[in-house]
Amino acid sequence: MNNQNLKIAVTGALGRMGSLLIKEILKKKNIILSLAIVKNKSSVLHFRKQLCIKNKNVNFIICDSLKHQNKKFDILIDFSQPSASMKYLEYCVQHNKHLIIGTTGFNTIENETIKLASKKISIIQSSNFSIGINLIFNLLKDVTSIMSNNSDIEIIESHHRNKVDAPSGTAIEMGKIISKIMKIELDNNSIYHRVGNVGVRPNKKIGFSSIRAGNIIGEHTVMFANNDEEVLITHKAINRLSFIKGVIKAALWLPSQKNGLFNMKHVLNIQ
Ligand SMILES: NC(=O)c1ccc[n+]([C@@H]2O[C@H](COP(=O)([O-])OP(=O)(O)OC[C@H]3O[C@@H](n4cnc5c(N)ncnc54)[C@H](O)[C@@H]3O)[C@@H](O)[C@H]2O)c1
Ligand SMILES: O=C(O)C1=N[C@H](C(=O)O)CCC1
Repeated sequence: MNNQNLKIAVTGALGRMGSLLIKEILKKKNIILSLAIVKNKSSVLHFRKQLCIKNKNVNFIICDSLKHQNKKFDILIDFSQPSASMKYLEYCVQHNKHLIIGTTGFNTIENETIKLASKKISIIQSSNFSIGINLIFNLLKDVTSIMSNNSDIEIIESHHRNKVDAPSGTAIEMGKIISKIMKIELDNNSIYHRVGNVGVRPNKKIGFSSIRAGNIIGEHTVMFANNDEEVLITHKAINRLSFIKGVIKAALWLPSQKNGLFNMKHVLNIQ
């Protein structure tokens, strides 16, 4: 497919990510916004007021259902919520559309369903589209392979008060990367809660802490602490454009791929 005039559908169009993504797509010459998908019809009017009045030249459809919209887009970009994402995944499989999933908070079955769907269509799923976090994902492999032997590992994430899933998708992905290098099962070796007399910290467990406060865009720290030293690896998203730039890169990359499940490591060509 020629990705010069990519036609995009965006779900969660009124959300923090969806609305910013739409604004950025509208500035691009080689990407066309075809559909803005909102949760229900009642918000369509609100959407028109919010976006179209300021931007009179826009020429896209605002809808709350993909019925009859099949021909109008090449890639669906999803920043909504897991149950909605599963519905859009099914649509993309049925209509052979590329899919980019930014939504987080999927359970094991939903993640398996996404994996299965990627046998039929090409999907990019990423818990965090920022370039910096994806570099850190790689760095974590090296640090873990050297330090996990004698260090306690803690993952600390902070986000805005409206974020509904915890730990963040990024924190979970960091845990998966670390546990894979440590050759341990993440599910049986993570600590999510500490309250009361919890006893001495066990070895070889990965701790998670989630802070929800104010308007924090997204901060992640991985701490490796032993008796002699502490290594802290931190990423702070200063604004949501850090994610959106990665999403747009991913959208331009995806159409040339065959079916499969990809992430930002593939898009950025980092091993
Ligand atoms: N991967 C990343 O880089 C990244 C970055 C930021 C946020 N996120 C994730 O993206 C998701 C959305 O984040 P947000 O901050 O934009 O949330 P938000 O609550 O501001 O936006 C979500 C929007 O989805 C809409 N929605 C719900 N069901 C829908 C449906 N069936 N059809 C269409 N729209 C529907 C909601 O009405 C809402 O407007 C979250 O899961 C978040 O964790 C991922
Ligand atoms: O704002 C959010 O919600 C974010 N969610 C992602 C996650 O769960 O890791 C990435 C950062 C922003």
